[in-house]
Amino acid sequence: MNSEIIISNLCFKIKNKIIFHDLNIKLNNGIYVLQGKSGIGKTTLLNLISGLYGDYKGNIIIAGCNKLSYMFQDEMLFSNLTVKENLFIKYCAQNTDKSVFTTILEKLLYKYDLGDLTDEKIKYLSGGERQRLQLAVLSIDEPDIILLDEPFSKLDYETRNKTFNYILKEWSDKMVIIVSHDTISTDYNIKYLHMEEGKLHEL
Ligand SMILES: Nc1ncnc2c1ncn2[C@@H]1O[C@H](COP(=O)(O)OP(=O)(O)OP(=O)(O)O)[C@@H](O)[C@H]1O
Repeated sequence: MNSEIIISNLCFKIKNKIIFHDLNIKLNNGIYVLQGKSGIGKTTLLNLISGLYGDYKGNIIIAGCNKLSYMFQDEMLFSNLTVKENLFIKYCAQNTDKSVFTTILEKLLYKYDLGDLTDEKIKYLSGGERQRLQLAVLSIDEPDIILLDEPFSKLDYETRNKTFNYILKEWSDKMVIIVSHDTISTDYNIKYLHMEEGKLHEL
């Protein structure tokens, strides 16, 4: 499915602070890395796209998308439960047929290199392992649009590139918007979006 996000004449304020003034952009399937200085409005844009804020002016049109998934900067895992249990909870929220969970679980554990940690509680995982698990949790949704806010923040250079490759392997034919300050080394075609002074430019 080809997804599109069309933002036109977007104006948005938080407590009288202008975050966006007449922002216009059209995004299609592909991997976008959204950059810009701290506090400029990157997370706010993801919040607007995902529908968390309704009080904006202008238009945000999302087309060709059945499911949009959003990985927040703050972790959304159950720390006293295991890797398997976290995946199971997410699976049950979407599916009534539990019989295929084991097959899906095995695939996800393999894909995200979490096989040795199946029965480990989240609180004992490293930052990078938790970020990989969050990506695995998101992929249960089979989303068409994926918003990732700083998914590499706890990772060293090598693990960051490895994690980025998980994202590409899983979602290269979808629309992925990644907020990241990092330079990402890859042979894949990624598009950079730069945010400044309430506007967004594709580089
Ligand atoms: N609920 C809120 N109340 C008051 N100010 C807010 C609120 N949410 C965001 N802001 C402000 O809006 C601006 C944009 O915040 P946002 O989190 O979108 O920036 P960002 O570009 O993602 O920053 P960073 O790279 O540091 O995560 C900031 O100045 C922030 O302080």
